[in-house]
Amino acid sequence: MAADTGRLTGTPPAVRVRDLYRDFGPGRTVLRGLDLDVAPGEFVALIGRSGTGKSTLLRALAGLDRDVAGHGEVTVPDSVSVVFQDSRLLPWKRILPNVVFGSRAPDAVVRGERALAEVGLAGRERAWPHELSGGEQQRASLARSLVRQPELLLADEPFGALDALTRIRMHALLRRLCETHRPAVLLVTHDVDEAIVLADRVILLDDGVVHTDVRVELPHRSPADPAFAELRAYLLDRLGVHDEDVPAGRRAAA
Ligand SMILES: Nc1ncnc2c1ncn2[C@@H]1O[C@H](COP(=O)(O)OP(=O)(O)OP(=O)(O)O)[C@@H](O)[C@H]1O
Repeated sequence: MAADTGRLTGTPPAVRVRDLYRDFGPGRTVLRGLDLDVAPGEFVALIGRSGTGKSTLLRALAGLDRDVAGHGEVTVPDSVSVVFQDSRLLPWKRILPNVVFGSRAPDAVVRGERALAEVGLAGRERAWPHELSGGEQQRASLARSLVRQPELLLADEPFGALDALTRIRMHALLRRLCETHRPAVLLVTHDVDEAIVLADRVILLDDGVVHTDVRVELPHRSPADPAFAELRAYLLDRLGVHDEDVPAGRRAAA
């Protein structure tokens, strides 16, 4: 089922973070000497209470935070893609140009078309972003990340704005894409079920460090599986959420 993990052994990690600090002024230290390894091809979900620094960590790994403190160590692969909650498609560009935007590969267009087909958007290459649904826009955003052939995919609540049914479809799509392309993945989510359904490992950030680190080893990734429910209860407990705090019917979300 689930077990506390130790350090990864064998192949060098895709992500290596050591003693990372980030503060936003006196008394506002968010990351406090954080250590983290993510193996190549490993899918890690990052959960934690609001304001614990999940996005801060992701931004540091994405190279989007120039002010991250000078001490500590962050090593990531050369090829990193980031997917956010909003698709961040450029509204003045059609979908295919959006997907290949910034790519200097000579076969970028072919790659873009292939990526769009992989996410189920073949035939929508010439659509404008506003002509796509929210779920389709996130698919296009995933296609854009694939074009870069990332060794590391960073995703900050990419499905947070989608309805429940679309989320389930996106989970299946993301799992399929990850099985095909095998990037290391760090997914920030508030949804404990999403974390368990998708990830090889779930880590919980608290007080600026990795507070809990569990490997997901379930026979079935179904919320109906008792082992799934047990892991969910364990993680919710670690988050300080107790069953009576969660409204009936919403027992999946933290
Ligand atoms: N640019 C900034 N300037 C000042 N404070 C910041 C900045 N960015 C983040 N913070 C603070 O750092 C803390 C962590 O923010 P962060 O967005 O990383 O949390 P989070 O865990 O992703 O939260 P949530 O789950 O609510 O999205 C928060 O208290 C936030 O106010």
